[in-house]
Amino acid sequence: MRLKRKLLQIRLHYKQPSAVDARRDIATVSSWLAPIVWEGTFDPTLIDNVYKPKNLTIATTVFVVGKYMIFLKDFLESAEAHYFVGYRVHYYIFTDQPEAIPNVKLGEERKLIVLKVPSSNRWQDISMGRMAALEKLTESELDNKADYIFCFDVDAKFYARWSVETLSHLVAVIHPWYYNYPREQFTNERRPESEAFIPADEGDFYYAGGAFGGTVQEVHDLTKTCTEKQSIDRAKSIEALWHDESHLNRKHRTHGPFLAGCRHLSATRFETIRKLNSLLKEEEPTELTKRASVAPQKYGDDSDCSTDIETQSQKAKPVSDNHNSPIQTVVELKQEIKDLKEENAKLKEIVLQAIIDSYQILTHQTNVPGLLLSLRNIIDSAAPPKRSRVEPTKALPALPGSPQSRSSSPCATSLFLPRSTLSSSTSVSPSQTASQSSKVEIHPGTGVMVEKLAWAYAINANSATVFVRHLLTAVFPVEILLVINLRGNKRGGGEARQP
Ligand SMILES: CC(=O)N[C@H]1[C@@H](OP(=O)(O)OP(=O)(O)OC[C@H]2O[C@@H](n3ccc(=O)[nH]c3=O)[C@H](O)[C@@H]2O)O[C@H](CO)[C@H](O)[C@@H]1O
Ligand SMILES: [Mn+2]
Repeated sequence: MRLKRKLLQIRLHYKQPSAVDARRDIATVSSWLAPIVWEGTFDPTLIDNVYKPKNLTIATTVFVVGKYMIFLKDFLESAEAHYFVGYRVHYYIFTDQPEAIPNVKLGEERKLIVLKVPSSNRWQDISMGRMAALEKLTESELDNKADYIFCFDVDAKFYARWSVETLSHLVAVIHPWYYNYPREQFTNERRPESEAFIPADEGDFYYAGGAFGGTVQEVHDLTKTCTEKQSIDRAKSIEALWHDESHLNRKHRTHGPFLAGCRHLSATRFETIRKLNSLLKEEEPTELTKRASVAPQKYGDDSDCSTDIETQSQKAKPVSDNHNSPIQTVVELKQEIKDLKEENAKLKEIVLQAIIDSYQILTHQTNVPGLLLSLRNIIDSAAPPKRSRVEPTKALPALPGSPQSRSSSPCATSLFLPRSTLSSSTSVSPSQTASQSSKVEIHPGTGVMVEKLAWAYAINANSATVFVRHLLTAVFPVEILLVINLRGNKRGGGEARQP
């Protein structure tokens, strides 16, 4: 009787698996027969029972360089709550600040190993540098010390179970932004010169650079290849569009049987943090160079999360009538921003120089027609330039993570004068009152003075025309402005009325 009760206690209770009643809204196996792990495709109790006796050690790596230290606490705490709970986990923290590692209480048989890495000026180098460091780690350190290894971005959090159901010799995570995109819209590297090149009509899934894993041996091979390919590119002065992620995707491309048996999993339980790229990567026009991170979802329970992912992905989808691929758009927009910045700098110089010249003519009263002509030129130079590559009328596609407002004409910003590049000492807010009206010099050493308030209005102008108009009215007497017909100017080939 006692024995029977004992037997009953150790008997495993789980739902009968069904050979026919599978989820039909998603593929659970790839075309080369690799399982795709989603909610509902495995039984946690059953699978734990299979793996528990194996006494596995899971190495887990994360890089934390510079400002990214702010993410580590959440990453570790969420991993302690959801990631391989009850299994042996060794975290390898690669950091430039070992002293700043937060104190997080770890479960039994779980420990942190801290490895010092140099900091770097470019985040791209930090991200890509992970491949070489992982190649080294998997070569020596982990020999016989771990069975599997997973490598994560630190700006990520676990929201629900991530455990043995993800184990396989090579594991890739389908990027949540792109899980149902046509392959030509994947953000793969499209330049054939790069080792990461994948043509638009190739590629199976688009994989995230922020989570991958497998056996120590497989991850060693993977990271070794990526390191090699990255350095070949570097020697050719080419950097793949999404850096290590591009090389990872290239390596995972199904050519031959090497991926057979690889396990892919959807990122339903693991999300990257919505982070302020602008703070972390100051140099970048981040909305264009980085996809916005995927927002945390409500993964508090074990329920099916596919709908959430779908909604999220729908939001990210480019406008349907657009034929530009995201990759083309990123490249075009990067160039566009660079052009605009250069153009703005030039325009600023032209406008200021022209105003200064005109002012000098005026003060010497020598050449009135010349003055008027140069005023006319000032106004024309502020006209939005005609752009050839991106037509202002064409709506730009909404990039995943980029604000819809990007679709407005880039010309609207064609004269943007960063205050700091003008004279910072003269930077005042328009809210200042006229009573404080001491004058300021519009450019050091020129002697061209304007009222502080007028200057403040000018530099706060949101368009080229308004900027010029504020400045002209501040510098020149109204009679002169009337003669050049400041208000009657026509755009787009409208001839300036000659004096
Ligand atoms: C979720 C996901 O798939 N993310 C990938 C994506 O952009 P992400 O925007 O997610 O890249 P990211 O800014 O998170 O950088 C990747 C990782 O490098 C580390 N880091 C980076 C910068 C820094 O100053 N300090 C630091 O420690 C950190 O672990 C970070 O998580 O594309 C990158 C390459 O462009 C990488 O492939 C990322 O893995
Ligand atoms: Mn990230």
